[in-house]
Amino acid sequence: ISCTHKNRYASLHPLWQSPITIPGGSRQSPINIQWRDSVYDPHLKPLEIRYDPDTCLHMWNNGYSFLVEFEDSTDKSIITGGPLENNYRLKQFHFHWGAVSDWGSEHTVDCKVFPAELHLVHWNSCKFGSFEEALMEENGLAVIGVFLKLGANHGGLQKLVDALPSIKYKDSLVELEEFDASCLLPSCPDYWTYSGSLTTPPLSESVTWIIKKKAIEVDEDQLEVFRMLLFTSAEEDEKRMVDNFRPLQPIMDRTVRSSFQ
Ligand SMILES: COc1ccc(C[C@@]2(O)NC(=S)NC2=O)c(OC)c1
Ligand SMILES: [Zn+2]
Repeated sequence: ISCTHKNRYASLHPLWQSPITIPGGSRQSPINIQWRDSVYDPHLKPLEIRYDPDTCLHMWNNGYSFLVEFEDSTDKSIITGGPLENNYRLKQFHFHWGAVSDWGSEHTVDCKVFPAELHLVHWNSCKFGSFEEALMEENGLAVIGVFLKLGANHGGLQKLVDALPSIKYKDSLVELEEFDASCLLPSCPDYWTYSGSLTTPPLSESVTWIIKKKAIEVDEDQLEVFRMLLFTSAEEDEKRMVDNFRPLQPIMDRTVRSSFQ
């Protein structure tokens, strides 16, 4: 099964134009999750999310997405359980989205593409001393992927959307007072999990992916504000920040496990 949607790759950002393969890459992300090929694993524990809103620092435009970063010098905001052997500390979250709502997500489910995808990035604070160290190590990172679908306005996301105009340009930053990232997670505990990678260079194969089965709802106006952001800085010719997703990668010799039957 290969999912093709030529339009969605037509105007990709140079970073993603050619599905960059890394020599010897055997566990690259994103992938299509074929529901019927996923294997229920009864030993998978429920994922535990413990985020402290006070660890929220700021939000900034890094030239390929916008990210909200967290203070990660203690285990104040962590996830544990699920497929994970240790505590993983929340470092940042960011999004991927399309120029239109017909596409935008990185992962797909039975070839279904969503308008956007949220990535909550965590690092293994039991085994490593910092995010930068964990980044290059097997099982160094755990990323929760949440699909965004069109529906009702998302109240928690709106707090971030209201601040996006202030970080329109690359390298602009805005302070955030407390933000509870758990408001961006669906209430359903079900997830898929597989071993993968970062989806932009350095494409490190250090990620335990936890993809939530249920999407969260956002409205078109909120996605339109995402699309007002720029890849470019104030001095450069404006390029709208859209289609910042990597093409699907081959599943190779991997099995996707599900936490549900
Ligand atoms: C040098 O360290 C990096 C570099 C890029 C990203 C971003 C990304 O490639 N990774 C995911 S997940 N989505 C992405 O777009 C990163 O995120 C943890 C860490
Ligand atoms: Zn990402």
